[in-house]
Amino acid sequence: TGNHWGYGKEDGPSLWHRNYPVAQGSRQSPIDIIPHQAAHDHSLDPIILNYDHCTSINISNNGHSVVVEFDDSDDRSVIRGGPLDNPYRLKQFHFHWGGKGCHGSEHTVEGLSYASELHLVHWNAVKYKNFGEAATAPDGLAVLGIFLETGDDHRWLHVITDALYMVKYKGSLTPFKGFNPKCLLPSSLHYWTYLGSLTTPPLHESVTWIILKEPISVSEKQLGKFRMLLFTGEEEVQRIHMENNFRPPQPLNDRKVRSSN
Ligand SMILES: NS(=O)(=O)c1ccc(C(=O)N2CCN(Cc3ccccc3)C2)cc1
Ligand SMILES: [Zn+2]
Repeated sequence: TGNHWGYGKEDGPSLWHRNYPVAQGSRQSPIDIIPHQAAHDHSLDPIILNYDHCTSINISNNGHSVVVEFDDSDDRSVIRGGPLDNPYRLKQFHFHWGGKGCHGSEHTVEGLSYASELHLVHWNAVKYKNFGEAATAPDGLAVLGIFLETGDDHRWLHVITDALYMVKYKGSLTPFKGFNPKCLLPSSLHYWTYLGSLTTPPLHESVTWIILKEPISVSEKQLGKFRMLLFTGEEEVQRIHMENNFRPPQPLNDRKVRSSN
């Protein structure tokens, strides 16, 4: 009904263009990143993450992913530098992942996908008055993408996975305070960057993507806990486990991917 969309056969990424024609636009995301075709741009500054006074508020299941939201009423937690002309305020982070054993990142690197991908979503509060307005502007959003590969247990991810049972059903939300996503960063902040879009409807072409080259390691067990989340609500008869909530790579068209040093 209406603008309902999902990741299944009947409502998945190949059908989103019906309600969201921009799905076939010129700067869609994700993309396949080909490292040796990325231009090394020496004018690209390092990215700077000021998350020290960030304020997480809640964790929720929106029927598409699990989302941790932040208080974005001031510039307490921002990303700046890199390709960005302004500081962008942290609004939320969420994940995309696959099914058991198979991969679930959105961006791929030379055709290879990772087990999962973390998106830290920021908006340009210098130029726009709220997230909604920024989400429709070509320089409105900056999303930091971090690849997750399976390996050792991640020492801090359990803080998130331990809360997932509270948001099993679509539409559930629970307080989630004092979480600083700085603990989810890899050691290197080297990145690729390009101009793209939201990877879910409404697919607005408003995102400056900054994808970190170094993945973080999480265990198969930790990743498995994400799969106990449901796409469906508590009141629904059908229980569909949340997995494979990723959009496949889209045409690069005449875009350039730049690489930091
Ligand atoms: N996967 S991704 O990183 O590209 C990404 C996906 C979704 C979002 C997100 O917060 N929303 C998408 C639209 N949604 C509804 C909305 C709200 C206000 C204005 C317009 C629309 C919110 C942000 C980043
Ligand atoms: Zn995302």
